[in-house]
Amino acid sequence: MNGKSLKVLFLGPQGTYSHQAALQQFQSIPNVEYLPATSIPQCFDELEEDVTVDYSVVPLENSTNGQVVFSYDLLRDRMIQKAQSSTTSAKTNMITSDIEVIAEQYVSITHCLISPIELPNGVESLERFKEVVIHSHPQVWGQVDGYLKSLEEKFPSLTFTRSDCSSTSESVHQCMRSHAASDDNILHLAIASETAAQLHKAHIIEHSINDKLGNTTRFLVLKRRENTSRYEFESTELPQVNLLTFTTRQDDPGSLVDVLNVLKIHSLNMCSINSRPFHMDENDRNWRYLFFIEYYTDGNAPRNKETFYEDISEKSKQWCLWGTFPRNGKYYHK
Ligand SMILES: O=C(O)C(=O)C[C@]1(C(=O)O)C=C[C@@H](O)C=C1
Repeated sequence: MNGKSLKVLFLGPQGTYSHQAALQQFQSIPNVEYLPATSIPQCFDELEEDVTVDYSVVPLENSTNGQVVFSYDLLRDRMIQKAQSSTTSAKTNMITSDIEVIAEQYVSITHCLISPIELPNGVESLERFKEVVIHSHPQVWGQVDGYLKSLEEKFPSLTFTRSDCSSTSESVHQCMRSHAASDDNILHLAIASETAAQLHKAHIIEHSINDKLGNTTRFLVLKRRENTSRYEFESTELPQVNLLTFTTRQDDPGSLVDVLNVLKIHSLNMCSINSRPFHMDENDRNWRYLFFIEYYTDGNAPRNKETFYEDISEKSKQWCLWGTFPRNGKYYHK
């Protein structure tokens, strides 16, 4: 990389799970500058707008509560914007996005209940308070729902409220600030990682509070398509993953099946399918969906790439290939 440092955006501040994903991705590379963004949209916008930024790391899905809808919708919006500005190639209905996916990362998520003050009896100390405000990133609630319900049942006279923050690490910061400004009857807590608690010098009152063991979040590593200085991956026996989004010719019966059948005809194994609602413009009708599929390719498949893309063009309304990247070995771990 010519001694120049790489600039990598992540959802900050330090100590978020996104930070962890970025460190995992670039740990073997010297001179990496990690730049904290204040929101997931900023992770996309800054990568597109600031040519000095090389990569951005964004959460995509969680093994307990599924899609990180913020990221799905940011990908969707970019495809719809391109479709509206009709930069579609004349011959095909393929859309070329400005950003590209080059890798994936998996981070094991172990949430902790974190307090700005020491609580000598741990969770039992909650009964001293009238109200407990719990701060965290909205994606977290669905991963600790059972735990929070059991807390509410244990302390029926306490009022519990949830407060959304831009990230888990930010939620620890927020709970420290709120604690300093509030009265003694209210306890502010956060849900975040052990690292976030340590960074903010806060106290862990309960460790591993996620409902499911093996809770994991999958992240995508993005770059601008025009930035060709892609660093070399170690070679792997694992398959290549392709992320493709498409819209269907909606009123044709079987239009979704027709697109999926193209994969079957070309012997391509699909490994995920998701959808998000979309509107082409504000007058567009409701209940239209943009599909996200991922499928594997390796040295042998598809045998004829050009025909595969022509078939996708024929069967879908519009489509976009976001990238082809190596499957991360952590995908197979629980
Ligand atoms: O808040 C963080 O720490 C993040 O990196 C974001 C995020 C997410 O959006 O999914 C990452 C992992 C966890 O699932 C919770 C939050």
